[in-house]
Amino acid sequence: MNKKSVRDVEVKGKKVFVRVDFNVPMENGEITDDTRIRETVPTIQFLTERGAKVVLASHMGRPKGQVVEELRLTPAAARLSQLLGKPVAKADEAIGDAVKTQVDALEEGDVLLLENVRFYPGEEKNDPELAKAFAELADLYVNDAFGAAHRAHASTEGIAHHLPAVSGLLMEKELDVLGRALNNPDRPFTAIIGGAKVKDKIQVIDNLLNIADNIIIGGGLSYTFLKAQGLEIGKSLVDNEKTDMAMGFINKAKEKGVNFMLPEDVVVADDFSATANTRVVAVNEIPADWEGIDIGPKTREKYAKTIAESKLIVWNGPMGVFEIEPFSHGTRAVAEACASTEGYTVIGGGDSAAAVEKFNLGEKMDHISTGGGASLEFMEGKALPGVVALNDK
Ligand SMILES: Nc1ncnc2c1ncn2[C@@H]1O[C@H](COP(=O)(O)OP(=O)(O)O)[C@@H](O)[C@H]1O
Ligand SMILES: O=C(OP(=O)(O)O)[C@H](O)COP(=O)(O)O
Repeated sequence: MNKKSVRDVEVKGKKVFVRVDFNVPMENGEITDDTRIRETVPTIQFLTERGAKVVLASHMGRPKGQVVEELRLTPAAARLSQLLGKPVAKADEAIGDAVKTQVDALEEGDVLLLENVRFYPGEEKNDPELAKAFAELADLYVNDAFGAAHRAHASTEGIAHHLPAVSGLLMEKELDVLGRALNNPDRPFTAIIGGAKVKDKIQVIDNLLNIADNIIIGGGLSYTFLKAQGLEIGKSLVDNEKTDMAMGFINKAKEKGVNFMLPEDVVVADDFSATANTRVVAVNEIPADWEGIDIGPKTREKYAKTIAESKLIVWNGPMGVFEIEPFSHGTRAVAEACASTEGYTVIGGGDSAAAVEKFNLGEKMDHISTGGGASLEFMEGKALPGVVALNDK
């Protein structure tokens, strides 16, 4: 990476503003997956062990510039304290005199977590005044929030213009792994794209067509491609505005010699529920009043074989509605193939990461990204504003 990291700067005795992504899933006030917090521990320990005074900042949810009690970061501070095995102080605000007093009282090695930065309207607007107020709290800025690196906000981008700005160890690792995959991939390189957000995923396929050997399509995304080829898709998810683009990709793959794999059979259901009637049908036999909800057994086998033969696999988006057990077999088959392949496996955050964890296969993957949207934008070839703003080496 051509950006400076915490390894390249002196931190002893300095007040260090560290932007993390503690936007973790919560249910009834409890954190249900602490991966994003756990993954920042190496950076925080790196800094505290070297005598820095660590001031952490994060967003949580989308409170739209207002205080939302359920979106306070108090549970994150408690979990981080357990993970670090030492106290983590928690501020009730993210800027202002009270916060300044708390920061000034920090000793070397202490950790303070500020309140949700999105409680301030200036955060998402990248307001220079808010960025300056954050910067006034510290001597150095560290961005370790890969999951929010595609956002140009006051605490991810604006602040970097007021302080020496470097990446944290998690940010460095994410950019390194994803960057290696895209710039110099081991081959065969297989990209697996699934999920439901057709609009978000279409762009990434365009860029992947320039670099991948195999592109595997699954999930709700598949049906826009099947419809583009004139097939009946019943009540399946579709983006009618994107069928031309989908057909364009099928043609571009042919021109470039990319093996573009679409489902050959699918599981269809007469209802979106665990008790629905289901059938396995070939893709040219989808009944008009049924809905495709998973890839079928033949497709699972073909996809698994390609994954087994690949040296590098990047996966973003489930193959079916994996949250409902009868429709989870396609996603499970791909997850198991990724777990057992000798190739290097990168899971691109979001629901694919959740699926892999659900099947207890997380340990078997080489890298699970902490960023869904961020890893997608990175794979699209877009520059991430939170990274661009950091100091060059
Ligand atoms: N065939 C399908 N029809 C409708 N929804 C689907 C289908 N396949 C997968 N999904 C849904 O897609 C969602 C994930 O999509 P998306 O958000 O695009 O993925 P990710 O979070 O990994 O980027 C899951 O909730 C899953 O249930
Ligand atoms: O959870 C996040 O995004 P992701 O689900 O795409 O990984 C990040 O914390 C960014 O949050 P945002 O999409 O509200 O800016």
